[in-house]
Amino acid sequence: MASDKHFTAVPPFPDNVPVIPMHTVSLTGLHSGDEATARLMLDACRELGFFLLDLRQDALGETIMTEIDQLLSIGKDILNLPEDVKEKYLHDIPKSFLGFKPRGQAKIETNEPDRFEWFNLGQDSIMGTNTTQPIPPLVQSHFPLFTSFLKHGQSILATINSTLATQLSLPHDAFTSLQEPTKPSGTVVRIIKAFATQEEEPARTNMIHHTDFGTITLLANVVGGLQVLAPGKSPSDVDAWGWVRPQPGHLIVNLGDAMVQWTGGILRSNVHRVHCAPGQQRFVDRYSLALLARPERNASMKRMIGGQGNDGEGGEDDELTAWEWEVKKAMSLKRND
Ligand SMILES: O=C(O)CCC(=O)C(=O)O
Ligand SMILES: [Fe+2]
Repeated sequence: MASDKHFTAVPPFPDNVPVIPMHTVSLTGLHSGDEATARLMLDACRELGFFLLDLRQDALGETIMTEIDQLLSIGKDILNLPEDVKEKYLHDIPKSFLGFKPRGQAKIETNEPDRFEWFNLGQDSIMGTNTTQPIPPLVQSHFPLFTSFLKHGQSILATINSTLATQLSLPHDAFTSLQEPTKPSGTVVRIIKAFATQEEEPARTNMIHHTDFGTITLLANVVGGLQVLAPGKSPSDVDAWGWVRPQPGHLIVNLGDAMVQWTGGILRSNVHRVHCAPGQQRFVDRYSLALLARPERNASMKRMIGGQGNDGEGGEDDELTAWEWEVKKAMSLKRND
């Protein structure tokens, strides 16, 4: 999450909405190898698959916070580029998710059009592993900032990954060795704009409920809107959703389906969605920034522990590479659409 700076510029998050209980894990505690912090993070990843990461009083945490502040401002300018400019850099689904996704291209639960846009910048584009993504000049002019945010984010991810591996009695590099930032992957830096509404009580989502595909997502937002489904509950149960209150100095961290697969269901990827913002916050456009990590394209999706992956008992996903596994998942999502 950003520092206080962005928070004072928007209406406050209301006090009278249900918030999902979530553990707070300190980055400095993880860096110092504190056992209680490591265990708390493991519990969070098993129970909810979401936690808050306190960046404060940690050198890397403070550095990435200033980068997030800058990228949230720049992200706003990028997503507000003229439509005729954005059209030149549209994503090419299902071949490529890189570039702009226009508003309304996907559906929400009610079959109405979605209410968000995003721009995905590939890790491969940033690292120079693959230079085929066309980059808008405004993004190009901030490339050094995107690059340092990615490197610092990857450093945080490496700490989380190796701590989780150790807690699960796996080799410390069990997860990191399959996510080398220099190897081709579907990892992206994403900026998202969810649109304001003038409606009195919008009972509508901006982004449909989903789990993230990849390994771990680092998420920074200022305006509320993110909701997490209580484990074991149905997405159609209106009372089963809890808001995440954005907090200065904290990142929201959530696990994706690849971690579930690798750990045979021991770790959890939880369903979440972006709802129209609560209270007065619904009157402002909402910007968020995320680093969505995916395994290297050629990584094995073989489970390392546990009994059950995403595909149930059969275990056929064990034989797939990450790229094949992601294509399979995307196809099945499309069929269910
Ligand atoms: O904007 C947010 O708070 C969440 C976005 C999200 O869930 C995603 O991009 O997968
Ligand atoms: Fe997500």
